[in-house]
Amino acid sequence: MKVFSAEQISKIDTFTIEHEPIASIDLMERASSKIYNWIVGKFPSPQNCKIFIGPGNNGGDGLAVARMLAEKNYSVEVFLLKISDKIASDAQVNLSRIQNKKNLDIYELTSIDNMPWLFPDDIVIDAVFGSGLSRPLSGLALEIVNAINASEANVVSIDVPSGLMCEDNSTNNTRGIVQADYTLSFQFPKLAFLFPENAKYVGEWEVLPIDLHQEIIKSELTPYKILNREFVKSLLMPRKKFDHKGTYGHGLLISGSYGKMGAAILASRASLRSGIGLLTSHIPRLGYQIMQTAVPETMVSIDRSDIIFTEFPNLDQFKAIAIGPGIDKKQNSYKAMIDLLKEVKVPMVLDADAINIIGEHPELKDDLPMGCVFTPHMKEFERLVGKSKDSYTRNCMQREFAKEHQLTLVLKGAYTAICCPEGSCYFNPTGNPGMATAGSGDVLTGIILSLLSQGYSSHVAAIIGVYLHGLAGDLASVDLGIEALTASDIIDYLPKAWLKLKK
Ligand SMILES: NC(=O)C1=CN([C@@H]2O[C@H](COP(=O)(O)OP(=O)(O)OC[C@H]3O[C@@H](n4cnc5c(N)ncnc54)[C@H](OP(=O)(O)O)[C@@H]3O)[C@@H](O)[C@H]2O)[C@H](O)CC1
Ligand SMILES: [K+]
Repeated sequence: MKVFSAEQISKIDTFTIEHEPIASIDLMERASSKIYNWIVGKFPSPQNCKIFIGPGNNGGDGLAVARMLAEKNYSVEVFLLKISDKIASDAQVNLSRIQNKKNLDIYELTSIDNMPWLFPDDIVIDAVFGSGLSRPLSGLALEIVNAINASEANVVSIDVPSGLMCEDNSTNNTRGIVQADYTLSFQFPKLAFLFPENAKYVGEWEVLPIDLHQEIIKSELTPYKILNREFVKSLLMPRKKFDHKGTYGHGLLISGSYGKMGAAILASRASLRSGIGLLTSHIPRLGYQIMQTAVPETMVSIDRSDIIFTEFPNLDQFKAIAIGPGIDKKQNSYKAMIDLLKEVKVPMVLDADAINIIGEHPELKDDLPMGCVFTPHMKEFERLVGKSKDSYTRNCMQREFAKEHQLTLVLKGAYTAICCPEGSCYFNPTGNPGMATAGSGDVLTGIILSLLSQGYSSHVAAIIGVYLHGLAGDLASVDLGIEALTASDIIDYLPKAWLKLKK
């Protein structure tokens, strides 16, 4: 699913009006009826609805929803915010349509002193500002938003929580944004919904399709997309009857150190559960028996060091390489990493301390082999790319870094972002808080190594890997819950995740 900017949404809106064609007031009616249906489904017994209306089309939607709810015997109070002399023309039409309606009272809010009391079981509908917000809230709008946030009412925001910019909130006033329980976004999610610091404003969000014109949805370009099963499935390469293990590649996994052999085992097992033909796990000497016992399917290459990574085997036979899970960033490991980066001619995954080493030695960034995939979590990302004060800025830096260094950069978290060398950014919807657990990242590294070894290109391997990893975690959480979930469970549910992905 594409994620468009507010400006693009307005363009798509206009195109739909011209080319469907449909009158703008009728498009507003269609959009509002989707909101109405959702509210009636969520709160089926008529309740008190308090609807706050701004000067633009978002307010127009709120007025149409008010009429529909009143006709359904909900008790509706409409509050018109007096913050502008202008009112959008379709909003004006919808205002005239609610005059003298049964179950519906209209009030003008000229000062915070007229603010109604909001009860815990009220439904507050936030139709103050939508995608046309052009600056942070101030004055009366700000005061009303604060009063809504101070209440315990059920807050439903139409299209976007009022006060939240659709993309860039880096200079916004974070105290002037509605904290919705539910946000009902028309046709597409907004980029801002995917950033962790906005979760408290957006609440649970849903996309309500309003049949905007497919022609422009298809042709309009955006760097941002949210992954879905159909898209990820379309990237899979079929397996053929006469394929053999050589077809699916031989990968090298450099991982483990004293006290961290578990990371090597998790990454190895995940790799083998993701379709790799052959796997060699390069580990420090102390891990030999552990690895041979825990993962009989892998071949083992032993480092001269008992406890850390200091060398690597001949690379000729490997189709892809992963380095990082459980290695340490000791001086000798750093030296071995420099040599490795010089020699590698195949795609490579870098995780954990491999990323930290590059963060500490930035000159290495300019000497990376083609087709690298980096899989940092937030702290590792900051060491590699730099700090940023908010997620939008961080995402811009992520996209820029991927382009500048021609690599795939995966920032792990809720809605893991995968930025590709040509500038696009995919957000992953699978996964759950149960996966925020030790070893989860090692599993992802193993999966991506496996896919690279099978011949998937770097960004495709990252996309499939991230989606599959989250899907396995989701399937595991259905049976096991989220608190008890471990990284081993994610591996154990990879078979089911593959089946579900390919269904
Ligand atoms: N997506 C679709 O296809 C559809 C969307 N619909 C709804 O339309 C809104 C977007 O409507 P729009 O009128 O463009 O924008 P808003 O309702 O958000 O409000 C714009 C007005 O608010 C003023 N404004 C903006 N920021 C502030 C502020 N901080 N303080 C005070 N006033 C502000 C703005 O004034 P300007 O000075 O900036 O010009 C405008 O007057 C979308 O969100 C959906 O809800 C359609 O109904 C269906 C199709
Ligand atoms: K709103």
